[in-house]
Amino acid sequence: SYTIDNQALVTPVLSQMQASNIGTTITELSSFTNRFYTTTGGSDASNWLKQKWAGMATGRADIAVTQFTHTGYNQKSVILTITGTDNPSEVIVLGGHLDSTIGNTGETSRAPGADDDASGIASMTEVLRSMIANGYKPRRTIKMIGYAAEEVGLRGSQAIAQNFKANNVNVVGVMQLDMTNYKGSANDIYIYTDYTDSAQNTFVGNLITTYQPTLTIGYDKCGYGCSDHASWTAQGYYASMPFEASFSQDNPYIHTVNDTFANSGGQANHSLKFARLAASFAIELGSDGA
Ligand SMILES: N[C@H](Cc1ccc(I)cc1)C(=O)NO
Ligand SMILES: [Zn+2]
Ligand SMILES: [Zn+2]
Repeated sequence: SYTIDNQALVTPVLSQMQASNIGTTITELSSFTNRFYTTTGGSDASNWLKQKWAGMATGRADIAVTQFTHTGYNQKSVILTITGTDNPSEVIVLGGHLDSTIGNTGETSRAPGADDDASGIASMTEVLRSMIANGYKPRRTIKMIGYAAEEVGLRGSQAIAQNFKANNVNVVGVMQLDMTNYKGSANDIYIYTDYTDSAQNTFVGNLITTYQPTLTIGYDKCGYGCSDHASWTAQGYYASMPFEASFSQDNPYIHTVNDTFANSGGQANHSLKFARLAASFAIELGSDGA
């Protein structure tokens, strides 16, 4: 259920989260020449993330990091799993995509993808760091997924969502973080209402008003399956996508060489809002028993 009753667990995790850490991860990820799904950089970025998350999880026997091998291209998705203590069959998913593009992207093409979507991966990474620092252990299972091949038709998330459905994985909620650091509009967080679940979207809004009451909320639509949340919705799972701006005011630099950390302000204050929202989502849902 969508009751908000875990303040004692959520508040310390949120207060420890810092924009500077998110900025560091954005800088690291956007320093790969590109992260396109078929290039060496795309595979290197996947392996780098796996190693980073695995290193952060050292000493936590309940956390495992794996790569999901896709058919037809080399870039692997990265899946971190925090196995629940007493209700592990129920699963919460936080997602963002690993790949970057400038359209026709070759081995030496420069595609930093700082906002699209290093910002989402970095936001999730800060959630993980603070959860571990606070010794948080969920009752349900929490998965963090860096999807491959989003830019070429949501291919990585489609394969994973289909696999989870085929294996009857009981995913109770999904949040997509794709583009979190470019504040293009008046409001702080825009909840997208198409290709998402309306009841879960209401819960997301309530999480913002409860845990980040100074933030303002907007609503908008993409008009198409604009990111990996659509892959989960297609399989009948409940998905939400909080986004950086209104549809017409999103980051104009994406899919170009100019999608850099500097062109998102050189700081990750906007991303921190989304990281905190993702943490509150994962902990509120993750702390529910069977
Ligand atoms: N199509 C999306 C970018 C995108 C997503 C949402 C909105 I609103 C505007 C633009 C993409 O490139 N994701 O990687
Ligand atoms: Zn994206
Ligand atoms: Zn994109």
